[in-house]
Amino acid sequence: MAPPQGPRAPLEFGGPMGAAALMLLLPATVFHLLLAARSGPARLLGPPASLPGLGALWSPRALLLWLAWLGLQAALYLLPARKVAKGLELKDKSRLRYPINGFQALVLTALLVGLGMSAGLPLGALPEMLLPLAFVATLTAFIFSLFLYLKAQVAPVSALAPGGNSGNPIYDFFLGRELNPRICSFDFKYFCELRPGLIGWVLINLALLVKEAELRGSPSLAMWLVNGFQLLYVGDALWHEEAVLTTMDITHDGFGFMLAFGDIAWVPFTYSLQAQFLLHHPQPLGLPMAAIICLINAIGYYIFRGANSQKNTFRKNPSDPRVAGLETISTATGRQLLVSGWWGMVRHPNYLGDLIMALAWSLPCGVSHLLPYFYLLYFTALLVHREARDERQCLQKYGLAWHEYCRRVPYRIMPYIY
Ligand SMILES: NC(=O)C1=CN([C@@H]2O[C@H](COP(=O)(O)OP(=O)(O)OC[C@H]3O[C@@H](n4cnc5c(N)ncnc54)[C@H](OP(=O)(O)O)[C@@H]3O)[C@@H](O)[C@H]2O)C=CC1
Ligand SMILES: CC(C)=CCC[C@@H](C)[C@H]1CC=C2C3=C(CC[C@@]21C)[C@@]1(C)CC[C@H](O)C(C)(C)[C@@H]1CC3
Repeated sequence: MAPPQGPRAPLEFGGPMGAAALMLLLPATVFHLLLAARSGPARLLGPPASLPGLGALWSPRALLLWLAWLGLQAALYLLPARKVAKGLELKDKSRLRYPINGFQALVLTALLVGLGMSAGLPLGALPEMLLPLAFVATLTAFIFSLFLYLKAQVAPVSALAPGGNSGNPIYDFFLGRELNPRICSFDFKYFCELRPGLIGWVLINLALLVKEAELRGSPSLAMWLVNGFQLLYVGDALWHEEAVLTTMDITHDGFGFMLAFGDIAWVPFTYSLQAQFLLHHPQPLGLPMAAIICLINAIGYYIFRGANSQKNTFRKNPSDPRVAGLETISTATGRQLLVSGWWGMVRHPNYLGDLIMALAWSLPCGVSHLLPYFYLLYFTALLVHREARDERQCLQKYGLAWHEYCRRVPYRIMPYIY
């Protein structure tokens, strides 16, 4: 039976009240974290040591820089791609086309930044601008979401997302009404999910590393590790860009404030928190501990990549020799579910790998402060919630077969624990 959609779809995130609260709470959290990371006590909980005036938030230079960044990433998105991939089939039976040139955008951005730095671009000045940059990014997210909400008013019903069309403007603005808003072939959600925020995150990390070298003569080992691990994560996401086309963000969720803000403001300014913390609170890190942390990151990455690639290979071609020997369950939809390999260990092995990596990103910051562990805490909550949403959708899709899968693979994310 098809799940209820439009006004009859069950409300998520606590309905309109929850959506309104999140729209205040999420930007407030970004500013709190930015201020806490640079303050002496670096407290995750409690008020920051000092509150900046409004003047510290608004800077025309930050606005120009931000618009130039969005413009550069949009231009790189429009460059010829090595491949054009097709998304999943939509309600009207069509399949959208997406350029696969994210990794190329990362490399070209790195080249441009490298050229700029050799010509005297003061990248080390960026950390001082994080607050006004986060402010314009947040403002952009609100204005852009309003544009998306209005654009959806004239979109055909078949282009609307299953949720996000409750009729309540606050809820729909937050969740997003249209599934794949586009102007000509420019896909806003796909662009935002992987480009300005993710590449911006590694650029902010690099700027913090440069600033640390300016302040202390050379970057610390902890800063190198955080930069290296997170660059690997972003590089991996862009290298496997096509895989994002099957995530629930692209196939299920509308494009509204939640994803727009998450992609362009939340990701670059909160995911770079460990490097921000390290700039203001240098941490000693010996080689043996660094080696252990590298091993933890490598284990997390191995599970994350192994699980994601196994599922993607299987979904593309179940007879591929790399997955053909795995045990499966048949479902009424004609699709199969893996019950051995990574997907026979827990029902979301990719989340487990991602969480292990999140731990490795925080450990270089030592254990004296809770603040650098924010990502791990937030990410655990996000993935537990996401897992529950995915389970609901899979139960609707696969019915009894999903029950059978849950019986055969009883743990969700962490074997014997959850
Ligand atoms: N860093 C960050 O902030 C975030 C990172 N992520 C990461 O993004 C990645 C993608 O996550 P996400 O989009 O949530 O979902 P998943 O990649 O886990 O995909 C879930 C889907 O996989 C399919 N599936 C589930 N079980 C099986 C099985 N046993 N055999 C075959 N197919 C199965 C189902 O879809 P179907 O059957 O229709 O194919 C299900 O809906 C993860 O690695 C996650 O950690 C996610 C959110 C935030
Ligand atoms: C709190 C808040 C604002 C929530 C919005 C959630 C978003 C920040 C995340 C939802 C799913 C995401 C994914 C990635 C980044 C974070 C968001 C946008 C992702 C691009 C990170 C890199 C991974 O390899 C990925 C491509 C699998 C992943 C896709 C989901």
